[in-house]
Amino acid sequence: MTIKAKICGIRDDDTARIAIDSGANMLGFISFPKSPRHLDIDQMAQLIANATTYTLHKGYDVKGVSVLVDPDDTLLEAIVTRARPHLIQLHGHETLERVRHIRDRFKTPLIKAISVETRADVLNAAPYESVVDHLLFDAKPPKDATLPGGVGARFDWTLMEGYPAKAPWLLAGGLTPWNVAEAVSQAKAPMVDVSSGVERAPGLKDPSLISQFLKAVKAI
Ligand SMILES: O=C(O)c1ccccc1NCC(=O)[C@H](O)[C@H](O)COP(=O)(O)O
Repeated sequence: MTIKAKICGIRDDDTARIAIDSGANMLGFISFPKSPRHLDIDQMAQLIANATTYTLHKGYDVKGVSVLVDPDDTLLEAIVTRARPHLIQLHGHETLERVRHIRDRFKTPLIKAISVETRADVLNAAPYESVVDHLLFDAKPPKDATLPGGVGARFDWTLMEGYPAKAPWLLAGGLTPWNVAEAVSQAKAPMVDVSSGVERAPGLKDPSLISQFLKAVKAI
């Protein structure tokens, strides 16, 4: 089984290259000022441009993803025109109507993050499948969390059992090099996403953990 992987919260070119060379399929770049992984638009644009050039040079197919939280149209316009991501990940409380508007106006493939605590959270995501390219099922963050993602929280992976997917989807939340095989096996996930599980401190990626994570994914 070939499982695809997204490494989220990339903040520098060296880390992007390590992820690309280790077999990542997507790289996530975050715009959310409260996050230790936050990038301004110029930083994000430069990182995505450099990663894209490197990817083409190496002959790989790796997508750059801008991760945004309840973005307004002004931010989206700036991201789409300046950072030029392959995909945009919506990681806030965007409604179905809002996601449809973003799809129609900005014409960039979308990933919608869904916060999961119960089976109902998983099933209620179905209407989004017709307006996005991927869903990303992530753990609902703890009540006192200051971030909507990237907090290392995991949910009960068996909640995904028998999920009747009509769109490609990613499993996220608390994944590590040591639990990703078990997570994929329980959730039957076709793609995985990780951030804090490949860091040595919040916002500080660990190259060795990135390659261990991607090795563990390849071995599934
Ligand atoms: O990672 C962040 O700082 C972040 C901030 C705001 C919105 C989303 C964010 N991360 C989104 C991701 O895709 C993470 O990879 C996902 O939540 C899993 O994180 P982790 O549990 O740390 O692996």
